[in-house]
Amino acid sequence: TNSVPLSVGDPMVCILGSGDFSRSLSSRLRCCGCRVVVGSRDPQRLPPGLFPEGVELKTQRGALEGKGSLVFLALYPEHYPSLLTLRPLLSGRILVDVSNASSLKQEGLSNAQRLAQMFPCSSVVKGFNGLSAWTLLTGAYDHSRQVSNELSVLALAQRLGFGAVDVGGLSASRALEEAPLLLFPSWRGPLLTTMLLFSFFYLYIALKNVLMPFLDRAENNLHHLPLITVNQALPAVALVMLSLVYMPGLLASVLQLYRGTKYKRFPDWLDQWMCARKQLGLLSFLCAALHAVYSVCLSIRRASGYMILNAAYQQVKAGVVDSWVETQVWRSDLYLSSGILGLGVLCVLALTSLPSVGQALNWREFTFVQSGLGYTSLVLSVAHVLFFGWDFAFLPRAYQYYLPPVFLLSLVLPCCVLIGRFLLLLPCCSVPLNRIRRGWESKQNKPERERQENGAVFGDV
Ligand SMILES: NC(=O)C1=CN([C@@H]2O[C@H](COP(=O)(O)OP(=O)(O)OC[C@H]3O[C@@H](n4cnc5c(N)ncnc54)[C@H](OP(=O)(O)O)[C@@H]3O)[C@@H](O)[C@H]2O)C=CC1
Ligand SMILES: [Cu+2]
Repeated sequence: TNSVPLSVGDPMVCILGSGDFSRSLSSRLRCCGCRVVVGSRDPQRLPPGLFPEGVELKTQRGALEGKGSLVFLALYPEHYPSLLTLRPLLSGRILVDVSNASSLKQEGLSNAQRLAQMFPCSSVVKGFNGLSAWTLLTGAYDHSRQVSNELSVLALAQRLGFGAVDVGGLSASRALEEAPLLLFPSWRGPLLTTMLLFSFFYLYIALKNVLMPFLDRAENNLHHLPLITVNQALPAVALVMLSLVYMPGLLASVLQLYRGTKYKRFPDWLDQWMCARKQLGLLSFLCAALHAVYSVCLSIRRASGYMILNAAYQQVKAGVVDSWVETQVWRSDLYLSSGILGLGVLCVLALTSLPSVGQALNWREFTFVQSGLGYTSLVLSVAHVLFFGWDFAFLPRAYQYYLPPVFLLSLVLPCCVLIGRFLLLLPCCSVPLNRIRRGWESKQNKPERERQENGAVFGDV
């Protein structure tokens, strides 16, 4: 690590503990021109060269005897009580608690709150705990959220190149301590939904296409299981998920219409569902993309080679010269094209859900993309299924190979959503809904508001 020469005016930072976090933090601090003193229970024990050049190694007491108001506690919270003997030296200083929770939903006070109780004469700041030792060492930039409005710690984090955010008092420390333990919290519900839907469709199709033909006619379709069945379940999941993205918005509109106001909270389940739309949409995109890749691979399967050869042989034996069927040609071209277009539009949607892309759009552009393009892709996907199934659904023989129930399920929801959306666009719904959304329903402030927003009404509706 290249160290910056010491100068007297540099801020002095003390770190208690000599573990991984302490080492990484001291390197980073040195690189950014801070003076660092590390306090260890036993500085003699530490091998030379463990800490970067310029970092002073002392006993805990020795480190605290120097100046510097900032003290980082790079210890596990179990060991905080061992610092109680240093209480006089720590009083009046800022203690930065970098610890994380050991498990979720612990009872009682958070680590930082307990520390504050132990050292009532020091001010405790929670922060830096979301950064890994690796981030600190490699110079990667990340956000360090912290609580307690202690400007010197904010300034220090900024000096280290982190975007620091002040999130309030120590009572907010629990959420910060638990944050590194969470495993994709916002993805749990959507992932579970995807998995349940996939299992349902997969099992149903396997039952219908593999097990039933076997029991009925001793037909061996077991080879469908790894690819064909998966590829039939995936589009159904993708369509249902895409409908689930747009359904809560419709329900919310209906609820607002029914209540006649937007100033009432939605029920919790609807709130949570609304918040999961992005994840549901991305998972729908994943299923659709997988379906596309699977479908492209259908023709390179061994089985399809054999099937073409067998069909060709049958055809030669039967003396058929030309087996071109015009309707089948149209059918396949139409369903392929609408499917590809639908996936393309979904791609754009997925891209705009990336925070960096989404932030570059203004609100109107964002809703145009998310709502306008979203419904377009829903229409295209529905067209894809309809074109695909136009003969299957109505011919009794094919009934055994494709499944009207799955076919229907993956169509009923999207069609309901599309019809609902269409109904809400009718003036009898859209006009009152717009009034509600603009907050015009309350009598007292009506004239004032109307004057203010008149200009925008026609452009926006
Ligand atoms: N490592 C990481 O990536 C991150 C760590 N953190 C937090 O930083 C804190 C320290 O983590 P880390 O550096 O990885 O841990 P380490 O185990 O590497 O270091 C802990 C240090 O605590 C001191 N210590 C050990 N046992 C005792 C004891 N019985 N009594 C007093 N002091 C003791 C030791 O220092 P000495 O022997 O010199 O006294 C030791 O070096 C933890 O609270 C952790 O949650 C937060 C974010 C990321
Ligand atoms: Cu398809």
